[in-house]
Amino acid sequence: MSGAVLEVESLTRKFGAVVANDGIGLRVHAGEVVGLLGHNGAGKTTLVSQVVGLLRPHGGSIAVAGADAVADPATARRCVALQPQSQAPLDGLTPKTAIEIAGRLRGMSRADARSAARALADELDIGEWFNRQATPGGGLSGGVRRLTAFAMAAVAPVPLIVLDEPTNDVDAGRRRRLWRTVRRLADDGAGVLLVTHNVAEAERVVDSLVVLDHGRVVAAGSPSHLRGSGAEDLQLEISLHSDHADPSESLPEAPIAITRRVRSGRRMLLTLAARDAEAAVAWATALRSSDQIEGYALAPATLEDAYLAATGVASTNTAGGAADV
Ligand SMILES: Nc1ncnc2c1ncn2[C@@H]1O[C@H](COP(=O)(O)OP(=O)(O)OP(=O)(O)O)[C@@H](O)[C@H]1O
Repeated sequence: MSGAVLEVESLTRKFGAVVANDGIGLRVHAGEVVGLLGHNGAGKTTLVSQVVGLLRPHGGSIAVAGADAVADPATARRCVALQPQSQAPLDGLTPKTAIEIAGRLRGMSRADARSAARALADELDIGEWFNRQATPGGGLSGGVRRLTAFAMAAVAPVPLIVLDEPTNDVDAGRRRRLWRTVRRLADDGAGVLLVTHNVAEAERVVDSLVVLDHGRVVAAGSPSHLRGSGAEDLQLEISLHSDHADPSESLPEAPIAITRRVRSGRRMLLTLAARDAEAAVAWATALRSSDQIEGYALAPATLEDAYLAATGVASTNTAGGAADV
């Protein structure tokens, strides 16, 4: 893997008393997809706005393809393509025109922009609407507008592509196509910073993840590193009755070693080793039979419980040691 196309060091940005970014450090290398995860208000958009030169940091540094994005935002901006979280203003344009213009603005010839736009429309399966004009509040659906904005960011080769929630409003089939295209862009040599809430989808496409919470990096690494696994780890998801105010007190002790325990609303996510699968099922079945829980499901451990634990949704995080339940 070649050099870093994004290097962020000790980045700090405040809004009055709110520290939106608090000493953030992260790197994206050419050929790599890095996911930036975090709840609402974690500081993701603030970070992206500084990377693309829309907001000045109060401390720290940002280098995009070697250019100092704070001292020389214009040069840095030429090296980064952004798909913003808000919908692109497309009214009066067709997807074809919008994508071609984006390519031309990045220095592509007319012919190259035209063929790259067509290829992306095929890749994302939006050919049906390629020549349909967007009108104020109509013409194109939210999903097609989102895919068009993605294609505008992806049309020309740039060192760094920043995608802020690119799959909002996009249907399941086209979301899969979009993730394939993201992977292709990285395989073609771009570094991709992918901002998302969708932990499960991010897991399928990213090489590494940075988790933000209250403006700070609270976890970073590859999906398997963050899962803390154990590909053999399992996750027991227990659905609690709505009247169980504090289930950790009312549930009987588990006859299994729980390595991580997260509560999210009425869901308890318990991580355990595969060798305890039989005991876990017997235990959960007994709880359900005696109506102490609503139901349960056992599946391979995912990144989601690790993410919830890192961002403090957990009622308990006992990674590495057994916990009683
Ligand atoms: N222009 C602003 N003025 C005042 N406060 C702001 C401004 N922009 C962001 N903030 C605050 O900074 C913090 C981080 O916001 P930011 O938009 O970066 O979070 P986010 O992770 O992108 O959230 P979301 O997932 O909802 O888009 C929040 O507390 C937010 O209220």
